[in-house]
Amino acid sequence: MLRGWLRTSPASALHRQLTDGLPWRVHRVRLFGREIDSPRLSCWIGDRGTTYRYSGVRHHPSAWPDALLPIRERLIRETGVAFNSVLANLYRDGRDCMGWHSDDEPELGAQPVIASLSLGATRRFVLRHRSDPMHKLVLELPHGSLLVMRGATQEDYRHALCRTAKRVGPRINLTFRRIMANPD
Ligand SMILES: O=C(O)CCC(=O)C(=O)O
Ligand SMILES: [Fe+2]
Repeated sequence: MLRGWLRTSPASALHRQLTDGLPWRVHRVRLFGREIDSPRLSCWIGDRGTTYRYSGVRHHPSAWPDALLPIRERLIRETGVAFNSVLANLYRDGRDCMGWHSDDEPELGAQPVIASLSLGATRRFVLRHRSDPMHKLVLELPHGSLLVMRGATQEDYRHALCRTAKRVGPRINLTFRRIMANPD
């Protein structure tokens, strides 16, 4: 995890721009065969054709906001991965969270690289090995930090963004992804 990948003031400006500027929605997710509202707001952004099926529901992408273009360019330069999409999540307070999952949808291909930028309140992110749950990594992801998941991370680990009873402000997380193939 890279602390201060974005300095405080550009990170705060981006947090504000995205809070006001993205078409945030409550996405429906499928859980044990039932469709429920996910406990957060989300927005799927991408190049044309990057339709993404997430928790069984298909999402067509919104266009890239100008504020994200230089971030995407920098990430492509630094990782060598041609990211073509980003899932933005807005955790309004400590009750908003994301349950255990892997980012292993087939359209991401084998061993995807996922670059996760955090803005706003520091929240706890946990990675837990699938076959050895004692093997886990607990990270507090601060404002402006970047976490890059690569290699067998999605195959071997699941991850979650924990709920907290603490009073925390809003947090935005951007997970940059590369969609390899259209599911259509
Ligand atoms: O909010 C986070 O840090 C994690 C988000 C995540 O795991 C995802 O979008 O797939
Ligand atoms: Fe994830």
